[in-house]
Amino acid sequence: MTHVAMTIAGSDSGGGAGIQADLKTFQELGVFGTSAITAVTAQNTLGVHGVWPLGGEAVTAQTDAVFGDFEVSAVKTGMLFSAEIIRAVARSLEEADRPALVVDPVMIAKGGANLLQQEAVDALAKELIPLAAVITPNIPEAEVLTGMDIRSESDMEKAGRSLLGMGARAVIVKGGHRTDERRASDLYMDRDGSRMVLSSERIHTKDTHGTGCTFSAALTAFLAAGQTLPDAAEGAKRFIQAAISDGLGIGSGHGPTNHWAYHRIGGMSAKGAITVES
Ligand SMILES: Nc1ncnc2c1ncn2[C@@H]1O[C@H](COP(=O)(O)OP(=O)(O)OP(=O)(O)O)[C@@H](O)[C@H]1O
Ligand SMILES: Cc1ncc(COP(=O)(O)O)c(N)n1
Repeated sequence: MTHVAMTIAGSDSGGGAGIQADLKTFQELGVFGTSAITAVTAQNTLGVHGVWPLGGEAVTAQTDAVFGDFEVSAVKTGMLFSAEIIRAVARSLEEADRPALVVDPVMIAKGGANLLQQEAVDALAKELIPLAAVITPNIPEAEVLTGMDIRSESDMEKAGRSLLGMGARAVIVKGGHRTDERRASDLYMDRDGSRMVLSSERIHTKDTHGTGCTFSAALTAFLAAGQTLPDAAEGAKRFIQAAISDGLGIGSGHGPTNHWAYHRIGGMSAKGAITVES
């Protein structure tokens, strides 16, 4: 059976993040990838050189075309840029046949470029997050959404609880930005009371462009293929660990991760690098 997944996100001309990272990840994980582009970015490993958002109507036309023809099992959102696009996406998801929704609340690119307008944060919180099966903020995004300072694992847990209160069924607070920690640890929490810490050795590399997109795309692909949320979260952590650990060394800035690595290294050897604690 062919499983169909969809990404609603921005285009990264450099190919390491956004729509391009998502489709590469879907392909590697054996699900058929479809997309709705929200914005075009002129981007490479050195930064974002320009952003051209689409209007809500153009985004709705893409989601209507895909939902009107395919049975989409899981959808992820990435860069949404404006409140107008967020509202268009929320409306089309409400009308669709309830695909599992992964919301990666992308706000700021590594080099500092704004990928979400300040005034759109409220629409993201009120209109999209309540529809999500899982949201995957990094620490700065979780801080913006909750208004909390996050420094420790217990802060991540408090923020996670506050994010669950915003209506998502589960949350993964990603710990990639806690660079003073020896391990890269992400906290998974859901409304049924499950909690786990997905942890891996922290790899010392500058090539981490698109880690967040790739992680959430892998999560979406595993959900599209029918895995449970906790299993999909663990699979996504294995996928990103392999992708970071086997870097490609391309571009002169923050290079992309290696979307081939999970299968090249083999899912099983990536397995040893991950620990899961409840
Ligand atoms: N240096 C690293 N070594 C191992 N895993 C990492 C590293 N950096 C990030 N990760 C993992 O990558 C995934 C994405 O986390 P991160 O917090 O970096 O997301 P993000 O901020 O959305 O991505 P980006 O920094 O690219 O915008 C998480 O599973 C995190 O643990
Ligand atoms: C089009 C686009 N979308 C998202 C990101 C953030 O990337 P990430 O947080 O995965 O590094 C990006 N740089 N460009």
